Amino acid sequence: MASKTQATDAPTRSADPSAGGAVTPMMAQYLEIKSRHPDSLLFYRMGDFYELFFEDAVQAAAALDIALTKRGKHLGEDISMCGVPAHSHEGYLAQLIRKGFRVAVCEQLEDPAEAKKRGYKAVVKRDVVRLVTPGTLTEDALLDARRHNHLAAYGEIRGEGALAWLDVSTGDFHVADCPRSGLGPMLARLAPSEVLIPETTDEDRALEGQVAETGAAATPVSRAAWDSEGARQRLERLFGVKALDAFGGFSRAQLSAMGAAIAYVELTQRGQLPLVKPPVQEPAGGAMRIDAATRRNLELTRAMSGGREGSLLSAVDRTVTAAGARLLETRISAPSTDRAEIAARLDAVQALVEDRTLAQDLRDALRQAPEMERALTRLALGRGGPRDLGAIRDALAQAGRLAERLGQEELPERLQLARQGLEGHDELQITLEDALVAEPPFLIRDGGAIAPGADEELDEARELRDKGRGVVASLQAKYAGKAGINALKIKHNNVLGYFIEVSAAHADKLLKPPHSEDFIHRQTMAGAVRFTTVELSDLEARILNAGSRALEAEKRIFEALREQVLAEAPALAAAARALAELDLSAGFAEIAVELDWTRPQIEPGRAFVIEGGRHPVVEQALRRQGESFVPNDCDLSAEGADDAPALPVWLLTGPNMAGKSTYLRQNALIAALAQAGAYVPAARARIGVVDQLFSRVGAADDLARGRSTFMVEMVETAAILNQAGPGALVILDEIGRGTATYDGLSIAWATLEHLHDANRCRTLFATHYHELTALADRLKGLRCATMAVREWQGEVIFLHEVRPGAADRSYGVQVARLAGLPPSVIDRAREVLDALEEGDRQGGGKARALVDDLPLFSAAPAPRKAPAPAAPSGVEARLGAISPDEMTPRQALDLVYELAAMLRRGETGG
Ligand SMILES: Nc1ncnc2c1ncn2[C@@H]1O[C@H](COP(=O)(O)OP(=O)(O)OP(=O)(O)O)[C@@H](O)[C@H]1O
Repeated sequence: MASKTQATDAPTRSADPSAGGAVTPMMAQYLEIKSRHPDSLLFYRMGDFYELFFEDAVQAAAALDIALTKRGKHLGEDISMCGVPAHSHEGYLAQLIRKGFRVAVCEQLEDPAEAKKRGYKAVVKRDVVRLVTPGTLTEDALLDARRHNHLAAYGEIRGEGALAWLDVSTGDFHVADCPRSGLGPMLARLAPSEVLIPETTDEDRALEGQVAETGAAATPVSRAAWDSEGARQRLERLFGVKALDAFGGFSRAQLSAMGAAIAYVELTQRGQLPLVKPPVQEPAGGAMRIDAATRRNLELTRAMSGGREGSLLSAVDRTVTAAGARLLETRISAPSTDRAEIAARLDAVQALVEDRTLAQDLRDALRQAPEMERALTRLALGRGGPRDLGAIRDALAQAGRLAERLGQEELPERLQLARQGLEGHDELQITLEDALVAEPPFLIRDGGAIAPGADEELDEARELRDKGRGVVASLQAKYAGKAGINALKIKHNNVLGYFIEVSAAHADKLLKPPHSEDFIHRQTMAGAVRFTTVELSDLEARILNAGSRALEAEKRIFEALREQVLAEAPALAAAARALAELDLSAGFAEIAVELDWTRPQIEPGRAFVIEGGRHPVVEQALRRQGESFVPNDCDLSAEGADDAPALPVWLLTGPNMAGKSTYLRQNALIAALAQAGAYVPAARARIGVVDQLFSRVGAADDLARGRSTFMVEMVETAAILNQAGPGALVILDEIGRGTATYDGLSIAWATLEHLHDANRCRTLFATHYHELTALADRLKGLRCATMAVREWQGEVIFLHEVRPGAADRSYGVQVARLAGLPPSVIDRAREVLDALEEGDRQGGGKARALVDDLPLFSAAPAPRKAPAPAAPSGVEARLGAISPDEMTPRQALDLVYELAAMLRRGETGG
């Protein structure tokens, strides 16, 4: 473990907050501010540090692995303290937020010199300027550039629920109706980092629990913030409109949720509001419904391991901008159910698949377009710097290029819309181009952001300042000559300003006439003595003045530019959106060409016909290893009379490792990709809009929630059987695996019947229970398919081909051998299997008897060949069929005669 490090890389650190036993004025101020923020760690600004005290310090020191110290006393007790340097506090903030803390940032609101004017004991004015919470971050350092950071708010009015979600860092704002039962899937889709819920009494903890399950921080917000009328007014004020109708008709629950979100942002940003875009209302059923378990199973945006790597999202991501990547995640998380919308997206992709030069030109320009949305937000919040203006300048330059390039083409609607968003920013772009240097600094106070020639006053001040430096140098040369001391230097520090320094050996010369008339002694150090002159002081004043005048001028120009940019915020947001849309379309086109994907046909009705389908993630993984993926078809379309179509349920059997799970998933992923607006890995795809996607593929123990594998499996299966409607696509893999064979088989059996008869939706059902194939005789929609394998010299070879029919055996033992189980175990398993199969053929308790009879140690120590199973003799078969306990003595005697007769007839071998 890393050793404890005190975060002390800043120069000065202020004195003790408290001296002695009495409460000092500073401590009184601290305690007062802290009392208003009991739930947050208080970052209390003292000079170059943010200090934390008492319990805050203990928690932060542990979380950040920095040293915990003690300073002064409060009411007789030591005060615990730790601190982080102000200039590098962002990294520490990020760590604390990631660990679930909230932080109140308390700044000095005046210069300490101002406070001193009020008296020796006066305390510098301080107050909290911002609450940092997971859902309200804006700094690049604290955010993942390629992911949205959602703050969600869940409001309920008279039993109706609504969810609002806002990305404070980009201003994207959405709302949708959402009953409580739909909250889990919605949160799973949005993956918000913080969810606001109404503060409740102790009895109602259900909502908090539901949020916690998704891994987001649940923040209870006082009831007052949820009032729908207050919310309406707040929103009207925010958007500067008399009525919200222009943005849509919102229900009271929707208003409540949106209002609470905005109130919370106002609270945490202390009145500095980010640029919130007008709310977009998501129609009910506008997006494919996908619950949390299905998302996990299909690894839509996160792999099982928790990271992005290995997910569908990362496999299909060819975007080159952060905003494009965020849009991609939004689309993959919520594939559309609106055919016109999907078609419009696909038209844009198709245009770029067909015109590769255009696509490459777009991507080249996009690569040079920096992030604009988050830069805008920081500028709006007063947290932006020259670099943010530079980002907007550069992005607009590319927007201009792109608009021009797109102007030469016949374009589908989406690309035309994008072009319109990109046009008309020339004036602002030129203003920024002229005003800023090529690589502007991060902070305006660092100076050097504004280009020479942009402003007369600035140029003048700069000239004097820079000339001043030259004058200092020539003054130094003059003094060195005059005093005859070559080593004489003019230096600068924050305490003395400019001063003349000579070594102690030379000092005497200057302390005596005639030099002592010009050189005024200021300070004697070990080994050096410092002087000044009237001339130097004058020069210093002039230089200093020029420097600060230049900086003031830069600030003034920066402010003016900032205002100009913010005045055009809506148009800039549209341009940012257009860039993201182009990036996404070009990215989808790129992967379609690269991997030979095809445009899916999205139809009315419930077709699901995939020809030559592949798994988008597995295919790429195999490719990297130089192997190829075997494409497979799938047809789940309805058949039969129009009024009572039989929806086929595919029952897929096949050995382990044959590719069942891969096949199941690939069909679900193709549906999700198609409706997200992408091309799909198939030769042809016809899909009737899927409005719900369910997948239950292999269960993992959920010990944290106290549920066993089997329980998780059953809960998820129940959700599917209860919810899947006619437009659903259901993928079930090995239902019932987690329990005893017969229980599992019965549950799988009944589940299959329910899906076929009641849910009547497109279903793919993979199972190990070959017995289920018998249902094909009775369920008219059931079609059996199997993964083809070939046996060769006792080895099993997987062909990865889906074919009609049922698997004859499992090949589990062969697969176990491939996995490297010791040969002795494999041989023994084969014996047991043979015996069990034998017993099965003979029925009843025979199997058990046979297993018990197997010589236990025959397999060890040396591996041996399994004996060929002998067919049962007639006598043995007869014996296997009896149960002695149920026989009368008379029947037993009859049996003995019967067996003896059989032996005489020679029925001893098979
Ligand atoms: N169509 C295919 N073409 C090529 N390789 C494939 C194909 N499908 C699957 N595979 C390979 O086979 C491996 C096993 O596939 P999968 O996990 O889908 O098998 P399974 O039948 O579900 O096995 P189990 O029953 O043990 O879960 C995969 O990791 C993949 O590398």
